[in-house]
Amino acid sequence: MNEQLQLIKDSIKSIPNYPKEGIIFRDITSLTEVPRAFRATVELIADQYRDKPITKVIGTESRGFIFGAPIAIALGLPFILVRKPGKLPRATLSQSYQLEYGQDTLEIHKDAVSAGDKVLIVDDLLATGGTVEATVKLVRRLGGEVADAAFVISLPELGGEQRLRSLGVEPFTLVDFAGY
Ligand SMILES: O=P(O)(O)OC[C@H]1O[C@H](OP(=O)(O)OP(=O)(O)O)[C@H](O)[C@@H]1O
Ligand SMILES: Nc1ncnc2[nH]cnc12
Repeated sequence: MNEQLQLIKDSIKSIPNYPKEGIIFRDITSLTEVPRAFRATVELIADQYRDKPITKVIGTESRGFIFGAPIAIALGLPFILVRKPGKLPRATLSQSYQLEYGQDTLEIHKDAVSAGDKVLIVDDLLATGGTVEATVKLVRRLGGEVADAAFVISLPELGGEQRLRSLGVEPFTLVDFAGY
């Protein structure tokens, strides 16, 4: 692993049994507190897409905003917010998705994506892939194309990478962590 990726990985604190027993929480707040690591994270992801025909960057609430917004600025592209229900003021499209127990919903402004858009989805972490699947569906329902999906962290044992591939999207991730 190169020096920048090692710095990023070392900056992410692991909190056992949070938010519940058996989960190891991979905490990106300890990464954003290290300016060199935060900058490297944004640059490494942005560099991956500089020469690609992306038209918009989407970030998913809330941790996706922290990385998606500076990546959109670095690429000189519009930044689109996918939010939890009831937070967006204009006409929205909603997509429900399955959590471990129960359901959740994400929303996007109907006029935020349209036919011809090639979208990069950014989030901090890929676990089961439920959040990114709902975001992919929102983009496609508006006629846009999902060009790629980028994550700071992947937890490969939770199946999100496979789930995303089954939707025809290849995940780009910086660091992997074993376990839940
Ligand atoms: O791959 P998945 O199983 O869907 O899990 C990953 C999602 O879970 C976390 O968000 P969370 O819903 O906890 O919201 P937050 O960003 O507001 O903390 C994380 O930021 C990802 O968006
Ligand atoms: N283990 C984990 N750490 C941090 N955020 C998460 N979101 C889903 N699983 C997570």
